[in-house]
Amino acid sequence: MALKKAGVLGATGSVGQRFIQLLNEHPQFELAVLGASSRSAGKKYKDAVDWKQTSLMPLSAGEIVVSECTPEAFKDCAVVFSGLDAEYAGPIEKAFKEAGLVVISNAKNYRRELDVPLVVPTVNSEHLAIVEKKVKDAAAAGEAKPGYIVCISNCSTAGLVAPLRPLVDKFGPIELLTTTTMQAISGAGFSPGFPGIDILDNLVPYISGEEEKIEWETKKILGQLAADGNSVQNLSDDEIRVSAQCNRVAVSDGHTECISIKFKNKSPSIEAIKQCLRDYECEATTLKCPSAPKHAIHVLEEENRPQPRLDRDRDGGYGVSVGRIREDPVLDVKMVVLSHNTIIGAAGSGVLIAELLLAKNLL
Ligand SMILES: NC(=O)C1=CN([C@@H]2O[C@H](COP(=O)(O)OP(=O)(O)OC[C@H]3O[C@@H](n4cnc5c(N)ncnc54)[C@H](OP(=O)(O)O)[C@@H]3O)[C@@H](O)[C@H]2O)C=CC1
Ligand SMILES: N[C@@H](CC(=O)OP(=O)(O)O)C(=O)O
Repeated sequence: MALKKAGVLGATGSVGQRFIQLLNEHPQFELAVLGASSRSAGKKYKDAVDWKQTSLMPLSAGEIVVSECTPEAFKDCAVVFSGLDAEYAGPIEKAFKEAGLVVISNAKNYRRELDVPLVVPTVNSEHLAIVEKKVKDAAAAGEAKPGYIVCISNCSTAGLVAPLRPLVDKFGPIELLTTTTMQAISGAGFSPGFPGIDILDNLVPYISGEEEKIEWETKKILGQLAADGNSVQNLSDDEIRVSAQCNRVAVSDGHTECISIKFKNKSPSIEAIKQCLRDYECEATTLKCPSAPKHAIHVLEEENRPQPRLDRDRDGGYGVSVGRIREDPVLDVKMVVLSHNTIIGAAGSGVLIAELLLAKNLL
């Protein structure tokens, strides 16, 4: 199969660099166009970027001349991944969609739009039916394939919902949910980047807007498709109450969350919960998408795991680790969840969504 051309917006940033790493030698996509601000446009990528990944920059990407973020520059791309600063993502992504391009975005700007799926690909890939319907409706009306946006969730939300989805499917609704996060500094981006002096020998118990995003996005991701297939019916505040507390910690990559859950129905046993998480297989794995994790969830039994440095790269960063699953004396059960914030929490989710769209004939 011929490779599909892919573009990356915000290519010089924390998420953009991860996209470039994950798309290097990808079996389905070829990195064709890179975009960033006018500070970077016109320079070779290797001269524009301050590369901070622990693997070397792919040589071919380094030679690409960075473009301005205009639809014209990306017109030959089958898919455009966005790692744009949210301050600028809104109008740029809208212009791309209106030009007929497919945008998979990490930015928060369109996550709450009714007709935009908010997708963690190992959790709620069925929400992509919203864009499938747009494409089919346009074909039925004899119109050109429409542009559309798919949003990736907030990175902490991605880790949180990973174990919730199989638990809700098997044991019914979750009524109450609390999470306390310990988030890596790569989550704060690279321009300018989280100051070392603020995080060394320290912890910062505040991340702007993060708690509200987790509390809201969880309700959309765990919601059902509406009957007309055009949107998602978010869970209501009566159906699930979510409380998040967010902290920045001195970790490079990998968000850790201590979560507690109360089920609406009688609580299942700890062993039943572990088995349910071990048995879970996501659609991307069933469809054999190239980046799909063998196990979307890894249940760890060691009493001191998961740990970010030791566990974030399970299944290439696409797998989420869940450990310390035990009874909660206040709610029903508590556990520790670890997810790679720039892979399953950002760029990796983008790549896996594109693989799903391709498998569903939507690119
Ligand atoms: N880091 C993470 O773990 C996660 C991040 N996100 C979201 O992903 C997006 C990217 O985050 P992150 O990579 O951390 O951010 P960075 O600050 O590291 O990167 C921002 C990117 O946006 C580009 N940019 C800035 N201003 C403009 C402009 N005016 N026009 C075009 N491009 C511009 C920058 O280019 P230049 O170098 O030229 O300035 C850079 O490529 C954000 O919306 C963020 O909220 C979502 C989930 C997780
Ligand atoms: N706020 C996250 C990263 C991020 O940018 O998330 P969002 O795309 O939801 O703003 C973090 O600090 O780790």
